[in-house]
Amino acid sequence: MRQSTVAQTPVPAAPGLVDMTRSVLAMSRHLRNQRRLFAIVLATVWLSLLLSITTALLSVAAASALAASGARSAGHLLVALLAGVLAVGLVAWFEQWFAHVLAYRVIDTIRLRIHRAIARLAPLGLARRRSGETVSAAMADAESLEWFYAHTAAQVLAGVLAALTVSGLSLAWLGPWALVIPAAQALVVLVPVLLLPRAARQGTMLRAALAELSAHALSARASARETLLLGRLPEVSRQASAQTRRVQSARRALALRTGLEQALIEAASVALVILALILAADLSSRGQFQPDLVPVVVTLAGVSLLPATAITGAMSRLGETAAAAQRVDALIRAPGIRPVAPPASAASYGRPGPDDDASGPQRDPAGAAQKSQAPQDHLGAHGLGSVQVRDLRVRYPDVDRPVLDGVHLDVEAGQMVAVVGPSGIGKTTLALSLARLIAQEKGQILIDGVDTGAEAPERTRERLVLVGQHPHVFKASVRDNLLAPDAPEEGIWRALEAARLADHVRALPQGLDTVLAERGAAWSGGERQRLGLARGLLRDPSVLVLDEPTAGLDTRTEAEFLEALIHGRPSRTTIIITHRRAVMRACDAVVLLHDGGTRSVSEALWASSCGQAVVGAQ
Ligand SMILES: Nc1ncnc2c1ncn2[C@@H]1O[C@H](COP(=O)(O)OP(=O)(O)OP(=O)(O)O)[C@@H](O)[C@H]1O
Repeated sequence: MRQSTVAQTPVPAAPGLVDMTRSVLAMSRHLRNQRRLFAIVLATVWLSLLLSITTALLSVAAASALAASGARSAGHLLVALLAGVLAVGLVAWFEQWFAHVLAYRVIDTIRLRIHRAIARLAPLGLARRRSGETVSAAMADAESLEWFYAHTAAQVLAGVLAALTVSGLSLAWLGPWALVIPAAQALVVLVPVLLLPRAARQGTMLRAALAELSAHALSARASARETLLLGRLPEVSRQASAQTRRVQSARRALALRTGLEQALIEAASVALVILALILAADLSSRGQFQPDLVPVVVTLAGVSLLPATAITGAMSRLGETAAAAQRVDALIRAPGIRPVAPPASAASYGRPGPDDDASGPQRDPAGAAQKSQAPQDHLGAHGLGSVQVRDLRVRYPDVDRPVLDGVHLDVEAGQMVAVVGPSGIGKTTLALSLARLIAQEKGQILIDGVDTGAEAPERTRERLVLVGQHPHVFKASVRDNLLAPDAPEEGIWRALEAARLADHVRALPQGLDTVLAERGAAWSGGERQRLGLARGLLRDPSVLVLDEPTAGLDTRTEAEFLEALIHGRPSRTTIIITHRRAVMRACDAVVLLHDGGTRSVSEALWASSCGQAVVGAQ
């Protein structure tokens, strides 16, 4: 049989009762700020259960009184019954109101944390998770948790409290005979407890199947072109139906179990009512019980199971909730890269040490010296822009060997430096570290002498902007796609000119207000790349890091772009990751990132391009 090309995520082992409780409690830690609202929901649910039971009993008592002695003597009971009905309605309304407020807050908190986790994991490629799984966690799992914490957990606790209250009051009123009530309640709750391992298995299967379905849908959308080109459409459709069948079969198993639970609970309820009727009738025939109380006792037997039914309803979803809680908690707590310990004094890193020059540029090109002495009004909005990297080590999680180790780099303010090196050596990783998208395990990165590790990443990103290899295009206007809502019109056009995109935008039907297709489907790779460049230029940072910015440009456009980059703002520091000779030639220095210690670049291929030798290596 042929193997599928799409890897299936293995279904995790179903959690036991202890694991389930641990997952649910772990998740509730993220929701601590909602404790007060949870207490209000708990109180309203408890009150609602007790009021329902009391009203049911009142209605039986009122009916008995009406039958026995007419409306006059039953008047006060009828008034109490009316008040009870109104109170039940009012409390139910409050309960729904507060539960929904809690639900919105719970889902908000969980989604916010998931989005933060995704943002943290994005530079690690979501730490090997499939995009669809994270989408599923953010949507389906978050909703399952919202349902549990806002509409179920309070019901369980209130059910337990109400069951204890009813049992206590019945014991006080009816004596030891009333022990049958807690016994029946325990029996009803026992059904889902016994079926809990099965519920856990089914919940885990269903959550995994739903995540797989969502991952498959996203992956099919992303690979649609390759699928068509390589004739894989039937295979992808087969996979989609297999995933759908898996979800349906998980749902069917779950529905069968909950159906069984319901049937057993119904049977237990009917059995309790019959038992109460037989007992009460027997006792009253022997003169040990008032005959007119028989209907009240029978009704009490029936309604006393209301709290237990609320508990079982929640427990039957515990397996699914625990599975969702486990997945979301694992995502929220997924490890990023271990950050370096904050320095004792950030300023002390600002002074270059005696050896600093050894790893820095071998010569200071005249152009660069000129640029670094540019007048103040040419400086970036956030400073001069010198960059120093000291003994940098970066390691991806679950990878033994660091990608970068012992990397040194000195870029003077206003320099334009090319970073070159073999594919996979860590150039993009270096760029991600500079932009604080991943934290280093060791070493420092200084901008204008300030250790970036000692400041908020947002502060670093005000001074240093990274333009990645594949800029994302939103389904929004060109203007909105520049992601700078406050930028003035002339600034936007300047950035578009510099990125060599202005003519293309002018030719669009609505110019800047033309709405682009999702992911820039109607734009070429080079146009999308230039849009990314325009975004970076528009921010006017003192340091601009470009990851292969000209990879999608033709030779002429590349030359124009480099010209604009050099003369557009001469004081800006620019670090360009590149494999292109034309870019290297335009730079003041070339830094070779390689794996074998220091080696003069002048001996390597790049020497012929620009005759400069700067080495930053492991
Ligand atoms: N999230 C990640 N988890 C584990 N390893 C990763 C991750 N991202 C990148 N790597 C590995 O780190 C190494 C450096 O990757 P990087 O993208 O920095 O290389 P590069 O020099 O920019 O390559 P290229 O020139 O091909 O773009 C590669 O071996 C890559 O497989």
